[in-house]
Amino acid sequence: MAAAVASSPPIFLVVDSRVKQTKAIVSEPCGQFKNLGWVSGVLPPCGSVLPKPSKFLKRVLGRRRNAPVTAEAGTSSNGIAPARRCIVLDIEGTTTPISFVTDVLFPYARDNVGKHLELTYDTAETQDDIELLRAQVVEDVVKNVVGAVPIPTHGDREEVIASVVANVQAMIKADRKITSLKQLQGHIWRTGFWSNEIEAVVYDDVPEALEKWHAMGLKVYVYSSGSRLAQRLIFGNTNYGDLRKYLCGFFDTTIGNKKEKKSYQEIWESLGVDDPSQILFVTDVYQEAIAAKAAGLEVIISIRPGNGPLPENHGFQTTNSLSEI
Ligand SMILES: CSCCC(=O)C(=O)COP(=O)(O)O
Repeated sequence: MAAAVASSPPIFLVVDSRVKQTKAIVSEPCGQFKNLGWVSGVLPPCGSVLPKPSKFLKRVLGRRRNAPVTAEAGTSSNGIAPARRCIVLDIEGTTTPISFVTDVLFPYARDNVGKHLELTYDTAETQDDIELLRAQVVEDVVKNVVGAVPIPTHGDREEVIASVVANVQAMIKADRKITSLKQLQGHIWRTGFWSNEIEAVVYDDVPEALEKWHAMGLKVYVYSSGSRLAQRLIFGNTNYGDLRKYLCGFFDTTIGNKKEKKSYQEIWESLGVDDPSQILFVTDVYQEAIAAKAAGLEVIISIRPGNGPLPENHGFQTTNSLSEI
């Protein structure tokens, strides 16, 4: 049996049943566990109030006076229950209705891609976008992907623009979550946000939940297939104003595909917590939940009106509102 004292760095109290004594272990930022020694008294079950600390424990905790003292639910196989430190949020279907993405963002990109390319063609940014798309389309043509047409390398400007538009429109139609498309989409949406043609929609419970987690000292991040620019535009321009003050960082497909375990391992490495289970990932997509769980993250599936169906007996905890977390 064990209980955790949520602090920074966290201290874990582990009961050695053979000697009926409790050991204090501090989790160091370097990923090591340091044994602080024996503490008198046996701990109550997880979830109950910790006993009056011994002199030794008071000395240890005294250095972390403002740390909340809680027992954490969810004990891992070695009997240690690390405290949740970070929350990583998906956007579409979690913080934002899918309909906002499919009925506002995607049509805006589809209808404005030609104009955007015409206006910005000679900029380094657009040339880089075209280069990335060209490399993707080379692969797509080989694989006979529907709607893929080669983007000429030395064709004239109008020819290049026409082929990029054709590819991008086919990619949007197929809802492809690829970096080349997402990078260009972010640049097109920027015009829409800056001109106030687009305002992002977040669910009513989102601002309150973000504020609450922020006040609790939890670090909140976003992981979406949309580019980091697009994510900043969305959270900077919502129906509840600019929510970026509650967010610590943004991850996109440049870290990896959201359906791959490796992406979540990378996120864990980036967040600097001792254990992946200290990160909660919230998503509406079952395959993303599976990948994050495989990497050791805690996962909750978001159920919102209009979200896709989940397999029966999927086994994940679910929520209808971020306020429940
Ligand atoms: C910055 S989110 C824009 C929406 C988007 O492009 C998308 O593909 C949504 O992906 P998510 O991973 O948030 O489901």
